[in-house]
Amino acid sequence: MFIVLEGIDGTGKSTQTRMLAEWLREQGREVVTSREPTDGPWGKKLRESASTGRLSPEDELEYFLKDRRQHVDELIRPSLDAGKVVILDRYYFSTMAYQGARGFDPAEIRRRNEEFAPVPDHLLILDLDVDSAIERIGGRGDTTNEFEKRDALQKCRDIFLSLTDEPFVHVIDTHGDLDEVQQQIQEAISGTV
Ligand SMILES: Nc1ncnc2c1ncn2[C@@H]1O[C@H](COP(=O)(O)OP(=O)(O)OP(=O)(O)O)[C@@H](O)[C@H]1O
Ligand SMILES: Cc1cn([C@H]2C[C@H](O)[C@@H](COP(=O)(O)O)O2)c(=O)[nH]c1=O
Repeated sequence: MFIVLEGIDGTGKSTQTRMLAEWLREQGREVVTSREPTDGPWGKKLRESASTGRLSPEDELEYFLKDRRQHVDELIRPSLDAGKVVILDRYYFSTMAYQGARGFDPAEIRRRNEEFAPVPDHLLILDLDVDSAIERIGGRGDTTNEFEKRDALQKCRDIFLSLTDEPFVHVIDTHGDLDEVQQQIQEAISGTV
């Protein structure tokens, strides 16, 4: 069972990943959680670039693909093959959204990823309006101005919401409190895990 949580910054992906893992472990499931960018060499370079200066759009896309290839080979496929539940905080849908917002074609990004990356059983898109998301993440040392940040996040949100007409995709409204959001997530996957 492979579950991915996606959404713009501040929608609660990390918090809900932890809560979902805890719920599944209580039911006796063996659960592996992970995130992208990873803590591997490519992921580290990507995280560093948030403070040292953003990479060119082309390099950034290539680094995300390299990071993901390693993640798939070293953690995702082996864990799924061993029968574990894998829960990811971000995956290639983030590349479609964020690198799509930087000018790449989201459909082409998806095609390149699905050449090597398994499609999840459930894609949970945590949705929140951009103003509330910015309020939740606060300043976070971001150097981009408010307008750029809002504009970029709106483009990302639009791309995430364009993914919704497939049966494995669930949009989760995250305007409610943490427990309400977790309840929606559990209902979305119930009967399949
Ligand atoms: N439903 C919610 N209601 C109120 N606050 C929330 C809710 N979900 C998350 N938060 C708060 O918003 C902040 C961001 O949450 P979290 O780190 O889980 O989001 P995220 O989507 O993983 O963010 P990012 O993508 O930027 O890492 C945290 O302070 C968290 O406590
Ligand atoms: C996987 C992935 C991530 N990103 C961006 C999205 C966020 O701004 C950061 C990760 O930050 P987080 O708060 O730790 O989730 O990376 C991206 O642009 N493209 C991707 O494929």
